[in-house]
Parts: sequence; structure tokens; C-alpha cells
Amino acid sequence: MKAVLGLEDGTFVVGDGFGVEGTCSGELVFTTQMTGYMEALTDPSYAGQILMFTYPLIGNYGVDQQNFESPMVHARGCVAREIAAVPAARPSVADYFEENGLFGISGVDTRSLTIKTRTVGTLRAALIVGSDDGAEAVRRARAVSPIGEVDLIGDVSCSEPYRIAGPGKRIAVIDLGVKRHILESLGHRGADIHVFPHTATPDEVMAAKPDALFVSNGPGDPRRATHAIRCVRDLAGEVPVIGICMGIQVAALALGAETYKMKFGHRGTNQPVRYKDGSIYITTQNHGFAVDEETLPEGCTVSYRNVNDGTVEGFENRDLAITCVQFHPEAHGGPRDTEMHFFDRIYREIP
Ligand SMILES: NC(=O)CC[C@H](N)C(=O)O
Repeated sequence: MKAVLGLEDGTFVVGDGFGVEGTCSGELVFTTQMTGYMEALTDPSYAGQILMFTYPLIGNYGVDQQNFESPMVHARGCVAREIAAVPAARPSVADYFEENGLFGISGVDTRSLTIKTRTVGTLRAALIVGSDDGAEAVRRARAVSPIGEVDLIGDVSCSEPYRIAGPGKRIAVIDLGVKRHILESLGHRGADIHVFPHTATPDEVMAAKPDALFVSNGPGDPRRATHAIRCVRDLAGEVPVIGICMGIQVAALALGAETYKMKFGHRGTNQPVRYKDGSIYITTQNHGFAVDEETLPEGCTVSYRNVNDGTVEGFENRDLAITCVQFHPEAHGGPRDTEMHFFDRIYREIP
């Protein structure tokens, strides 16, 4: 089966389709991870994006639902150099894509597409599985709305509040598309977790009498997380605030700081960050927006910084008890170095 990937700049590449016939479109983003392909594809933060793997062989250990970050694939499409046809475990990625009505293309030069993305910035793209009509793919890519103009959070947040009972501190989680392993990392420490939809009001959150407010990861432009921004704006100072990924961006926006779209973002399991004490951690990341350090108000200090480009990877505000990171300390699969470092510390520090 043929497939074609078209980009807004007029480029298209023809390859082998996998999954089912049809079309998907969104931002084309690349991740440098060598493993953890299903964790990435099922991460709700990839909603609205077509995910391209720079590592040339994807799928060699098959699909294991135990690794999923949510019950389904959220990336709109998958681009790979090669998908392992006969993995060591079943089902294969291609079988899984077919059974679940998903779209993929393999046999394409992911290096040149990555170099292009790094050179010109993230591009809108369309993938047509079952066709090699490059002009049509480019036309569809150009029709894609920029990610900042699309509401994606409502599609991935829970619709009703729910609780994962635990014996320990009570944490209210605002679900912007929360990854399963974040809830598990909190739960393993004993947290009594109350999860709220992204539309939760400050009163609804406070009715749970939380010891801390946690704002999750999520897809798209953080400025669209308007309800969560309001919650943090109203509640910071009243309860400790913890954030991961979109959570840090929401916390920054709530304090009056700004976020910006990065040229091509950070996605992978090999992103080095430097903590304020000088120690370096290898982290998993998936973000295309970042906090503008210059706009952070007084009282906020940058706690982690990306070693490659110097961008903000974490900040804290001791007076307001805000602690947040841009990377993913819960990451499965990816390095676990920061799981203990981050979750133990934030859990211990909740009064
Ligand atoms: N994983 C996330 O929470 C990502 C946050 C936001 N969607 C970004 O791309 O920056």
C-alpha cells in the first residue's frame, strides 16, 4: 500500500503505508527516542500532531498495552524509516495500526525531513495512506490550522471528576490530557488523587480540600488552557501548585508570564537538563512551547535549564509554593533518573 506525506512548503515524500487507508493532518514533529514508541504515540500531548521517529527502526518489541500512557493512540499519524515487520512480541505496530484505524508511513527518509524541520521550523503536514498523490497531500497540509488555533484539550481531558483513593496527601489534578504514569507516580507515593476535567473551577477544586494542586501535561498551545490558568491564578498561595509540561506553562501564564512557540521543540528521551545545584539529568521531553524566562515575575527562579539551548525546564516560587518542570519525570520508557528526584521531593514538600 502506498502512502504520501505532504508538507506546507510544497515538499512531499512517497513511501509504504501501514494501518488503514485514509488521511490525517496536523503538525509534523520529530522525536529522537530510540524506544518507548507506544508511550509516545499514546501520550495525549501528541494530539493534533503527526509523530516522526528519527530512530530508524521502530516496533522491534511490538505493542504492549502495559506501556500505554492512555488507552489509545493520540498522535494523528506515524512516520518512520522502517517498521519492524516481525517483532519479538505480538502484535506488531503495523497490525495494531490496522486494527485501530490508524495512519502510518514508512520507507521515507526521516533524516532529511528532520533536517528540514530543524532548519525551517515545525511544518504543517498531511498524510494520505493508500495514495501517492503528492499535490493533494500538499494541498491538505496547507489547509491545516496552526496548532495555536485549535482546541485539543477538550478531546483528551476527562469529562467527569474521578478519584484514585490513597492513604496519603490529597492532590487535586487538573487533567489537560494527563499521562497514566504521572498518576501512577503520584499514587506510588500514597497520594489520594482527585482528578478534575480541564473545565474545573477554583471552587470545584477547593471543594476536594486538596493539600496540593497538580496541573498535567496536555496538547497544543498552553494559552488555550484558560480554565486551568484561572484555577492557578486564583489558588496559587492558597495551595501548593505542582506542574509538569503544560502544567509549568499554565503556571507561568497564571503568574502573568508568557509562553512562546519554539522553532521545533524538544521531543525525545535524551534531553539533558541542569538542576540549580549543577547536577545534570537526562530527561524525557515532549514540548513545542516554552516559558519565556524574561517574563517570569519576581519571586520565580529557574530551577532547571536545558543544556542544549538554555531554555527553561523548571521554575519555582517559594513564597507561593509553586514547583514545576517542563520535562517528564514520570517517563516510561525513558530515563527514570528524575522520577525519584522530582516526585519524592514534591510529595515530601506538600504540607
Ligand atoms: N507534553 C506537554 O504537556 C506539552 C505541552 C504543550 N502542548 C507543548 O507542546 O509545549
